[in-house]
Amino acid sequence: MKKLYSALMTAFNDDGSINEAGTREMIRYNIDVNKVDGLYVGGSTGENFNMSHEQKEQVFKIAIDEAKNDVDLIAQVGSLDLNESKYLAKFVTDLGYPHISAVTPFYYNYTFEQIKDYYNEIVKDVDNELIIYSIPVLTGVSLSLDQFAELFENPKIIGIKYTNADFFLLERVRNRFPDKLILSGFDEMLLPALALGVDGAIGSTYNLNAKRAKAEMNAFDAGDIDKARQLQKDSNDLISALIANDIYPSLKLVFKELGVNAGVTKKPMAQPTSEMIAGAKKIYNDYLKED
Ligand SMILES: CC(=O)N[C@@H]([C@@H](O)[C@H](O)[C@H](O)CO)[C@@H](O)CC(=O)C(=O)O
Repeated sequence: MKKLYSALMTAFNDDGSINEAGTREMIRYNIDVNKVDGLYVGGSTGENFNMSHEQKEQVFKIAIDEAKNDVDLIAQVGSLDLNESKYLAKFVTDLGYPHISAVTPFYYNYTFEQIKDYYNEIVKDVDNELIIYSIPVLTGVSLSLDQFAELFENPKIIGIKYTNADFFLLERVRNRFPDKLILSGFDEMLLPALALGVDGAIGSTYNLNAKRAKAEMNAFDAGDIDKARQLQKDSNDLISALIANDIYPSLKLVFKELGVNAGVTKKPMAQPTSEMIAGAKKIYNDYLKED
């Protein structure tokens, strides 16, 4: 069975501090209502790269305390500061996270040797397994098939969170590494990723749309491609509307329509405007309200 993970969001207060109660509500909703298989904690959607070190620690502690053993947990510890990544890898492993992940190092144009060293350093001293977070659209870092192969020479590197529209590369990676974990990262491209044999998906919109995504996975597994395509279209109508309404604040505004106190995004992320709020209400009514 393919696994569905929500990319956990962080509820912030207006002053940029963490709203713990709201973050716990989103965790509970994912576990109890969405019934996801796991949570990806500290990723892009969680606004991790906009947080202080203390806030990162706070979120990792909240998430595992709330989720306990109810779902699988992957902690994203990648950082501009390799020493922070190494520290967080140990911190989350000691908390009990069964998997860690790290975004490819970005901002400075690192060589592949430097990227390989970053990953090997992060896992060297921790008893954990690492999933590479590859997202070229945000990092500018595109790894080749042979580069993935070199990273996989480290047995503690077990897979890829593949947030990339290059399905030629995805097919090559899948067939060269049949035993590695590949989790698709673009929700709007879930069906083509399923067709190429990914093991599951991680994404922001599954916080709201998990029911459709799981139905799509089930339809695909049952060979009902027409139903899977219809569900992908319905999901992409929702995703298009979220993107048009500014997806990060909109995810939280729509969550509020579902009765979850998702807080706000942290500046410089956009703060809710009256137009965004109206747009979120329309998105909820058009794509998520159950009759
Ligand atoms: C750039 C970005 O945020 N991509 C999202 C997608 O879920 C994305 O929001 C969705 O496909 C809509 O474009 C995820 O891949 C990111 C993610 O899972 C994370 O929070 O780390």
